[in-house]
Amino acid sequence: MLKLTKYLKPFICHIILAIILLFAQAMADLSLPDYMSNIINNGIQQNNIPIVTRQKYIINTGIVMLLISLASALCIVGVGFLASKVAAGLSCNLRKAVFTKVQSFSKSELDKFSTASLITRTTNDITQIQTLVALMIRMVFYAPIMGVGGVIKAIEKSPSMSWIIGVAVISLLILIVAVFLIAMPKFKTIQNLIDRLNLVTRENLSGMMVIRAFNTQAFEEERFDMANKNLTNTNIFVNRVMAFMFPTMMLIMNGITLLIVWAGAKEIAASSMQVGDMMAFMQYAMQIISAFLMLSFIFIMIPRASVAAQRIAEVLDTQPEIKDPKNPKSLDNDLKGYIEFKNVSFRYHGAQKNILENISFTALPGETTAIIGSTGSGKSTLINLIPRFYDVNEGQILVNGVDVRDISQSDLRDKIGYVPQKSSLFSGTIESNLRYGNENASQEDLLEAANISQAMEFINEKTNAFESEISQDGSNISGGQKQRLSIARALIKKPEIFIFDDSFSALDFKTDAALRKSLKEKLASSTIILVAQRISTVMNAEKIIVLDEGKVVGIGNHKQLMESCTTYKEIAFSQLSKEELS
Ligand SMILES: Nc1ncnc2c1ncn2[C@@H]1O[C@H](COP(=O)(O)OP(=O)(O)OP(=O)(O)O)[C@@H](O)[C@H]1O
Repeated sequence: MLKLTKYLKPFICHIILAIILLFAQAMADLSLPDYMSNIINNGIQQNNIPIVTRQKYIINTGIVMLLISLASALCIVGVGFLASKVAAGLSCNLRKAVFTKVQSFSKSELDKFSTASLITRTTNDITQIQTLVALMIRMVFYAPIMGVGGVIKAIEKSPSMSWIIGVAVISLLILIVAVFLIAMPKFKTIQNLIDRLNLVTRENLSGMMVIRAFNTQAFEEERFDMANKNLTNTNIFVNRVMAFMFPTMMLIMNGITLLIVWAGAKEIAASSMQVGDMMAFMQYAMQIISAFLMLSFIFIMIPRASVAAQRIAEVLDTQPEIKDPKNPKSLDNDLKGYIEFKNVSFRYHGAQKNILENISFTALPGETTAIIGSTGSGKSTLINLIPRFYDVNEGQILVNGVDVRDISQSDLRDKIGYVPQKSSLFSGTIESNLRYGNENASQEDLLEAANISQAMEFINEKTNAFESEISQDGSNISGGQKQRLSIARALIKKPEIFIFDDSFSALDFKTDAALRKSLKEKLASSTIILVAQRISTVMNAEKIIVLDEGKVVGIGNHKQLMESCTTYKEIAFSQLSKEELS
């Protein structure tokens, strides 16, 4: 938790002001029992003084007490405002820091923390810290002042009864330590169970159609029930411990009051104490116990918030695997769009064997380099290495003759128009999604990109054309339409290199052919790398790379591979007839 204290720095003035107000409040509260004692001792019990003088004394002291209470109340309000501001500001800054950090994560780190867990950390965990900080500012300074001040004042009033304070403090300490030991381990479990519940909920919502199609609602309900019940049971356990704690504290409080009355009555009878002093002693004892109650409340909150803080610090401390070099090289040279793989091998984090083995090839500007191979042969992995979504384990990838690890990530990615295998659109309009590629694109650019990607026809069919709404993740348009918009978005960027990861798979054959034809015409000088499963999509590429279990088993054009590469021939004959292939 201490690691996160640096995020409190901007609020240091607010915290100092809150401490001053808290100090004033504690002093005011500590002075009240004295006044009350004076009212009883000097106002009520002094029968030898005239009644009018005593009434005046009681009223005057009462007014002073009222003013002190008012000042204390104002301090409470001020501290409340300050505490809310600091806690809300801190959580805002933490959310920003976590979000920014997650933005810098490579795919490996995103794979390590699940999406559900990252969401819980950004929301629920930060809220835990916000609650604790607000509570701490209100109580953490006030309670010790009250506790220590109360003890001093109580001993001042009656040193002979101070053992009662000792009994109260020891009983409360035993209770707090016991609760702490029982409840602490459960807090970590609770955060993990919230993660689990989030994960199940997310999967259920995003996979709703699959669940319905497979009639697995009952199974999913059971899975959700299980996650829900586990969380509920752990919460119930923790709440039961708390439910036991507060009545026990009340019991201790009432027991202490009885002890004070019992011991005080004896002292009053022996004339060694005045009634007012006993009443003041009782109030100080209650103030000490309240201070302990406040501290125990914080101690209950701390374990839970410290688990949350650890989880946030874990995200903030994670160093992204993919980093920018200290002295990035420039990509702007004569070799525009030149890509070279030099003996590249790659394996995923924690995997035993390489997914890609000793890959070497070049992709040239003005040419289409297609990658084909069976499912799981490593095609997507291979192209994900170019924009540095992952780094190679061995070998080198050169873009414009420079190793991609020597270039800043933003410079590198500026040169690349990437169309992922699973199209992903953002909520907004068609235009806002296309402008994601280049916010300053002209209307002509938008039209040209939509034309090349064969998206113009369906955009025109929409009532609001480019202004038509796109729902979250493009759920209100078809898979093929999503792919075409993703392609248009990459085209608007006008980069030197285009990477299409199986981006034509949801298109019908006619659209696929038309799209490739216009890409060829309009992107004559760009480097195009495309992954495809269909032989018809790759047939006309200048270079085709055939992958099999992460190894290159053939490189050449369609004609050459039909003569020399068995794997390519098998793929080709499984999809097209001899006539179509010739
Ligand atoms: N994030 C990951 N972590 C670990 N292994 C992975 C990861 N992504 C892919 N793999 C594994 O790497 C191998 C290659 O996957 P890749 O997605 O590159 O294949 P592909 O040829 O593109 O397949 P497809 O044509 O089905 O998309 C597969 O065995 C896959 O299980």
